[in-house]
Amino acid sequence: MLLPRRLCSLVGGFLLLFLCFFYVVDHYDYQFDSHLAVVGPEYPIREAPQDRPWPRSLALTRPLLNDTSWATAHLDNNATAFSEYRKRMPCKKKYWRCNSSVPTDPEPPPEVLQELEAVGGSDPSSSPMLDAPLWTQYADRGYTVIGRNETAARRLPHVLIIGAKKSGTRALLAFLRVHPSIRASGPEVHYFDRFYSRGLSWYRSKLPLSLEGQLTVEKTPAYFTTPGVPARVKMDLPSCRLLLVVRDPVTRALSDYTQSLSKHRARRPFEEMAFVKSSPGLVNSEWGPISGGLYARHLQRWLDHFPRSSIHVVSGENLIKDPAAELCRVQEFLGLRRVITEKHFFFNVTKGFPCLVKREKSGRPHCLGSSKGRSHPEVSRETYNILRDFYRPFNYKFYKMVGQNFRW
Ligand SMILES: Nc1ncnc2c1ncn2[C@@H]1O[C@H](COP(=O)(O)OS(=O)(=O)O)[C@@H](OP(=O)(O)O)[C@H]1O
Repeated sequence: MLLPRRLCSLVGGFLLLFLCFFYVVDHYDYQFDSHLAVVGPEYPIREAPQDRPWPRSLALTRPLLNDTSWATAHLDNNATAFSEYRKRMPCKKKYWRCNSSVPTDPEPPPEVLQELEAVGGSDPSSSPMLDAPLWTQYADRGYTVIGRNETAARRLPHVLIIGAKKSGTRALLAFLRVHPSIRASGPEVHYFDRFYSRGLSWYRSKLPLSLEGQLTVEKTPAYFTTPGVPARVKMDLPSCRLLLVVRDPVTRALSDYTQSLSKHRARRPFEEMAFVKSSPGLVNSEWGPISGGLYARHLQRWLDHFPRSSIHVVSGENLIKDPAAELCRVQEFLGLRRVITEKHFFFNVTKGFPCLVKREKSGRPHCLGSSKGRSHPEVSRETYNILRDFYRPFNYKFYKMVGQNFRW
């Protein structure tokens, strides 16, 4: 008798828990309150019919007012901009569906109205679609392209940031994403080094949606140092353009080691790992943080498969000192209009690094996270000098290969 009673209370308890969960999950959700307006140089702001088609339109969107509302602008070639204001409104749910009886706020607040008016303030007729100089104005105001008349698709990368690890690859990607013609995957995909057996359709599924004319960028710094990757990339993405960020290999080694420390992979002191145990002063070139900085060796593997002209080298030091100048060269290499300029950056003194004035999605200032810009463990001057001497011949070889002296 004891067992069934226990069983009953157990089942009853589970049932009660499930009902509570269902009540909470099913109770509240959000719906959007939409407000469509036609604005344009010759139009005052006014209501537009919701079912109006937007021929050859370009849709842009940006969050407003702490991300609870959005402005979407549909620009067409007839000097008209249609703006939609969408607000996230809480609504009561009944069995997974929103109950629309929750009162909504039909009018956008005045500051949003102003924003909508500003959308139509310039003349979209002056130039067609994305190539329009006008587009820059929208990009500068934090708008992102969400659609054109073409279909968005997941396209294989046109550009790969191949490395080098701990040289500023994340910063380069974050900065490039500001460009409206760039679409990039967030996390590192590791297709060519770890997951190649999963096939191209798997790879494609990890890449973002993009429109025709936009460039898809993927960054996995391990590609640079993994043998076999250049041949795979050549086979699958033969006309891909490659971006390589490099930084003083000694600093890079310390940065790499610091990352290992943070992941508890390396607990022994740097010096113990960097030198061959039996011969103090002899650099252990097999150790990852050291071998990762032998740029000439790794680059040669890429040059066996790709012409020099398809590889652009970015200075990691300069990416910190003058990000706009580096981004200018990258945009030129990728054949993009120069959208990313000085005005997109500010120097955050606390972080000690340049940050973005506006992130591509939220339109808010954005610095890289705390895993970027860590302080490195101190090493003795002697260790530093030994490493410097060790890298010197490799560095010179690298300068020759790329035609650029980085003065490390
Ligand atoms: N703007 C900005 N903000 C923060 N950090 C910046 C920036 N520009 C370059 N860096 C340098 O980037 C280093 C990390 O390099 P990666 O992004 O290539 O690292 S990773 O390989 O993806 O883990 C990181 O190395 P650490 O300083 O060792 O953390 C930074 O020095």
